[in-house]
Amino acid sequence: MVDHYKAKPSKTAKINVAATIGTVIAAHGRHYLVHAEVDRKLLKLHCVTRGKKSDVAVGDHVNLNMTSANQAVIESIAERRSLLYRSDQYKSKLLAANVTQLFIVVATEPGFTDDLISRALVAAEAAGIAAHIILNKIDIADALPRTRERLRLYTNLGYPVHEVSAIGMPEQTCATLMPLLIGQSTILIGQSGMGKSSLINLIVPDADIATREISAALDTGKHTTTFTRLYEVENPVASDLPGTSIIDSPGFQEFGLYQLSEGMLERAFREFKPYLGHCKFYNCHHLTEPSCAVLEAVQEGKIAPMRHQLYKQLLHESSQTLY
Ligand SMILES: Nc1nc2c(ncn2[C@@H]2O[C@H](COP(=O)(O)OP(=O)(O)OP(=O)(O)O)[C@@H](O)[C@H]2O)c(=O)[nH]1
Ligand SMILES: [Zn+2]
Repeated sequence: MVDHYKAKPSKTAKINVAATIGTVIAAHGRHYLVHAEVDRKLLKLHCVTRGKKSDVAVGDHVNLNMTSANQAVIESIAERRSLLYRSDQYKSKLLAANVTQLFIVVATEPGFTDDLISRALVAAEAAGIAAHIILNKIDIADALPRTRERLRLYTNLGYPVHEVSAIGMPEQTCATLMPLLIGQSTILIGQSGMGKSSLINLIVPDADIATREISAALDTGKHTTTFTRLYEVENPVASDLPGTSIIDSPGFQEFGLYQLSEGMLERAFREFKPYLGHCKFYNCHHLTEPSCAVLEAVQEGKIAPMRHQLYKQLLHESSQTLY
């Protein structure tokens, strides 16, 4: 999804202010921390937008005007290559911009829910980005066969599943994940306890320090774990590759999809694709209609009932939005 927004040039802007560009690495209310190169030095600038606009997302590339040595105003946002939202019944908020792929972290233990995996996959499809499932804690051998079996549904849909163990096999885990991450902007999401923090600490060794710096700069206080943040990882291979960034987002539960329209939803279930356009009614909702190609595929076992059930639930949710 591509969005474009340009702030009006401010009449009050000083003529000699230094203009620069940067990447938004954290957002807290209408305050943003932006990583920018100023006089060949990488700085973290505390930024605000003009007026009441707050449609800036972590990962946005922004044009800035410096107002002091470590402060700037966001003047405009560069065109986005993707945009992820989190939404509920009442509002839709930007979650992250310019993400190229989504990693869903699950584990052998504790248990994960298919509902949350499928919601994340739908969000990725709707945003036009790739999705990978990272199965962590494979060192817990007893639970591994059962977990693999549960994930087969997603492998069959064509989503890659990568097996790792952040604590049990850190080196192999890095060797598995780094080639997937290089040159990409990856958002990690996962239910609590799956090991997302352990994985991030492995990939970004100074993640904790960076997070403390960000929360101090934005004065987020006790909300340190509830804001989305972006870590820029140095490319170990070649500096001319596009940058590598990792985005850590809070709770999976907040991955509401209320903003998706019916048309977007049916296309976000990739296994529905062969059947779309083959229903008796051209405006079929694939719910209870006669001669519905999607429902027939569910009956024939070609579409997992659990996925169709989630489609129905998401369709219901999208009809409940109050904005
Ligand atoms: N056995 C095993 N335990 C792991 C592994 N990775 C993480 N853990 C443990 O799983 C627990 C949860 O790990 P975290 O990294 O805190 O998980 P999280 O997903 O960030 O969870 P929240 O902080 O609740 O969001 C911790 O006790 C970790 O030590 C692994 O590869 N194997
Ligand atoms: Zn149908």
